[in-house]
Amino acid sequence: MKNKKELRRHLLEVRSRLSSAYKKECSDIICRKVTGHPAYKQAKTVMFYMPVRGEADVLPALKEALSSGKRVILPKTEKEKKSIRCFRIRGLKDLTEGAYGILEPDASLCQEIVVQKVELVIVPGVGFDVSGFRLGYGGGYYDRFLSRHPGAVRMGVAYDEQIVNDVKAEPHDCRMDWLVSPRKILEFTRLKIK
Ligand SMILES: Nc1nc2c(c(=O)[nH]1)N(C=O)[C@@H](CNc1ccc(C(=O)N[C@@H](CCC(=O)O)C(=O)O)cc1)CN2
Ligand SMILES: Nc1ncnc2c1ncn2[C@@H]1O[C@H](COP(=O)(O)OP(=O)(O)OP(=O)(O)O)[C@@H](O)[C@H]1O
Repeated sequence: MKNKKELRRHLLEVRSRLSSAYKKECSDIICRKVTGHPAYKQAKTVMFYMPVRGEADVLPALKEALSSGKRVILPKTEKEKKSIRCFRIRGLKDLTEGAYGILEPDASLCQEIVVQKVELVIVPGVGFDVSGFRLGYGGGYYDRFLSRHPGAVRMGVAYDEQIVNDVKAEPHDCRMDWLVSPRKILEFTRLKIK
């Protein structure tokens, strides 16, 4: 039995062994599934992430969202507060390198938006389990963010190799509404607060 830390290390190791060609092929399938999904089609305001370290590359979907006129939101990581702020980007030129080397909205160029406006959040992860729980890098950023915004639809995206039976979720760990991988689209029912 692996604990959370061991599982995180294991899943990062598994991901690091996937070839670039395989990851690209999988990412393209994931993007097509996201942009074809009713939750995406209905949403006018979608929060993406800027992929790092071999995470599923959602840039094709982000670009589709920009060109189809959706409001595209990206997180800005506030390391001191361990929190995420949301900014709208108009194009990839609005980005600058932020905490952990992740590209994020340049606050001097972008408008901060009230998070309640975000209808759909595309959520990255180190791993997900078949019940919709997520394992991240261990900062608790998305858990804190999503727990404050129960109204947004949460769509985890991952390679099939990142999906396991059990990520040892704790009470604070957030659950997805959808999990999209090249082979699967899983839906989870959650008790909607409010
Ligand atoms: N692409 C992407 N953007 C994202 C996240 C993510 O998981 N992926 N986040 C999701 O939360 C937030 C940033 N959170 C992060 C938290 C920790 C680390 C990280 O590299 N942690 C180190 C430990 C370093 C430390 O403890 O200071 C590590 O894993 O080695 C990266 C991002 C917001 N933006
Ligand atoms: N809603 C919350 N409120 C307060 N603290 C939280 C909340 N969610 C998580 N935390 C704290 O954050 C820390 C990291 O949590 P966890 O290991 O679940 O992160 P993670 O989901 O892997 O990381 P990330 O979301 O940054 O990718 C834990 O110590 C936890 O207590």
